[in-house]
Amino acid sequence: MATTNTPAGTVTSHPSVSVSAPSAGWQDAGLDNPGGSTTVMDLADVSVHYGSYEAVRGTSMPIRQNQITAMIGPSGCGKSTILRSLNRMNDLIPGARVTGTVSYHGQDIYAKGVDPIQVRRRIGMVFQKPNPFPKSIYDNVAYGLRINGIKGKLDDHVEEALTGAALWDEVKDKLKSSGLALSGGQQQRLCIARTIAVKPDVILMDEPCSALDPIATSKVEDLMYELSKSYTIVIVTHNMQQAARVSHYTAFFTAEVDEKQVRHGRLVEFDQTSRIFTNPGDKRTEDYITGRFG
Ligand SMILES: Nc1ncnc2c1ncn2[C@@H]1O[C@H](COP(=O)(O)OP(=O)(O)OP(=O)(O)O)[C@@H](O)[C@H]1O
Repeated sequence: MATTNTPAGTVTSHPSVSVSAPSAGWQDAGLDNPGGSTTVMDLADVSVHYGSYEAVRGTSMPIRQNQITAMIGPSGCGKSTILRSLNRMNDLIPGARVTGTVSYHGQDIYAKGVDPIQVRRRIGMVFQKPNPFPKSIYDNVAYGLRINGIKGKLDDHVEEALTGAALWDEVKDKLKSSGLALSGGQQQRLCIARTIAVKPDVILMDEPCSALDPIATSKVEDLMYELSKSYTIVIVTHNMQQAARVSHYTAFFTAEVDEKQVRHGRLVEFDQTSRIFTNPGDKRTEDYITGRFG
């Protein structure tokens, strides 16, 4: 059994998954996060259709407060689809339909009368490709504050968000420069600053590091750990090592083929990450994390 020493202790990893030491030692530290056992969001029997095609069926899992939950699994198993169902981003896709219940602090976010804009303000999203607006660094962060009518000193809010995204020191002298002039990793942290500026509760991240080099990836992973002290994070990642490094809980999805040879995404297993990577309960999870499948 491979082990990795971290500042917080020793992380035991699955023999086939080499887990490099996270700079903050999250596996151990994170599970002690206050509020870790509180459920912020809950999926109950959630299925998502695109037109008549059922892309993911029957997903039930909790999202725990101040924890990082990773969604992993082979391409096309519905990770991004489920992620988007958590803040009604699927509403923006013609033909997409969500059934089952997605609740946030006990309230069904798809219930009649719930405003999807308000849902997305509480449950923010960071995308795969950094997508700053063609505006200044300052205005990228101030944008959400202005449209949400957030009062108070804008300068202070912008500084707070950039500091929270570990970007302030790098940009404080060039706030009027274009956000597009930053490096890819800085742009992604700018997008994270834009997301946290409006003080969401939950942050959804869809492959946030896939367009970044290893150093920028490491900075964003460190940032995720810091952010998890104040926010609840759900991340879709193709990178199992990343899931093992950064997350407290992992959901493993796969694609099942039905009798008509149609593929449907299914949640196979949800558990603490340390368990998924050392002692998974389902053979399909073990096959995937050991590289025998997927
Ligand atoms: N907008 C859409 N319209 C129709 N089908 C879609 C749409 N988005 C996704 N799908 C289908 O739904 C299924 C799940 O896709 P999804 O992108 O959620 O999977 P994923 O696990 O995130 O994949 P990847 O890891 O490759 O990003 C796939 O069969 C995909 O082709």
